[in-house]
Amino acid sequence: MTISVRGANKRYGDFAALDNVSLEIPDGSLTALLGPSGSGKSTLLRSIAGLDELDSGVITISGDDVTGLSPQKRDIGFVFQHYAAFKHMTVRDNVAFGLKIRKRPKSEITARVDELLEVVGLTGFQTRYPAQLSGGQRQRMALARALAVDPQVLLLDEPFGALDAKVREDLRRWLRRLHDEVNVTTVLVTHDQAEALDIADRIAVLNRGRLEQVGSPDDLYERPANEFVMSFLGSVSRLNGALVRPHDIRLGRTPDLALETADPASAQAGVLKARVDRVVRLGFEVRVELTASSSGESFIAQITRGDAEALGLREGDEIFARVTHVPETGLISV
Ligand SMILES: Nc1ncnc2c1ncn2[C@@H]1O[C@H](COP(=O)(O)OP(=O)(O)OP(=O)(O)O)[C@@H](O)[C@H]1O
Repeated sequence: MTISVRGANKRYGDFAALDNVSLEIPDGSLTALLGPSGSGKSTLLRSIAGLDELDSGVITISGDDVTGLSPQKRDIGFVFQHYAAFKHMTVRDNVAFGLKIRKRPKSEITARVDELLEVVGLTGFQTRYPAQLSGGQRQRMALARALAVDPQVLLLDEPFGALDAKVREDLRRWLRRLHDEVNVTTVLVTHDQAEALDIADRIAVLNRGRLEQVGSPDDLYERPANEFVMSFLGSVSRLNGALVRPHDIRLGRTPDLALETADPASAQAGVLKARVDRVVRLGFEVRVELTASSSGESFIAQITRGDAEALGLREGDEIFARVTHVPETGLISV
């Protein structure tokens, strides 16, 4: 079901939580709403759900205007970060809840709940209570509950926010696979760019209530609309009039650093002399913090451990750096 938001505005007093936001969410997509804290992600999601009322603007689902409809009439499954499970109910009863209030036949409920528990990997947990589950298992139960009533749309507000990094990563991979199986149009709120790049097929970047850019992860990475989008997707340094990512810098002991790509931006940045301020090992990679000798600009390069060892980098060393790639929009006036 395609979701369309047109001209959405929402103010709290003088403050614009949503400032003329228009966005198409394609049928069957997994779209991430990405932005810093307070950028309006949850407000947009809650407006799609019907939990917040817009001051102006129109929301349609599959062409039908749902702007004035209550959440119950929108046919939406919703999962929040701090999921409120019914503590006194078993996993089975939690998942069956929506079907029971819709008065579906018992046999249908049992079959559907079993099927969903299998999908979310909780077969065998039917008779447990929420307190007897891990955080990740509880979130999967929440997803099964949201999916039980066959919603047209699944809305997830930081569903893995409270979990530790490893579980988060496992769950998002799992969610991606689940989405590919059930194909329900899904909108996920996150402030974590790695999470958005990892699982979404479309990302909408919000900043101060405005939509900065919407596109595929590749679009955003290769053709960021502006400096905000580029720096929100990962760390960026300003160097010789360009915005440069740490992986797009090559380091060497001599200035004859070959340039493989011919994009004009990287040519403009050229080869420069720099001082090594710090060398930080990050697992398989090494982050090198540098200062350009001529301009005094600080920048960061991220290189492999092998390259770092071959170069024998030490703090205080004078070395050479070459920018190998700058996205089209990464050129700035100095
Ligand atoms: N009920 C409210 N009353 C007043 N201001 C509100 C209300 N709800 C949200 N806001 C404000 O609107 C802005 C957008 O909030 P929203 O929750 O949409 O942001 P968010 O991008 O989801 O942030 P976070 O990642 O921190 O949850 C924030 O500055 C918030 O303080």
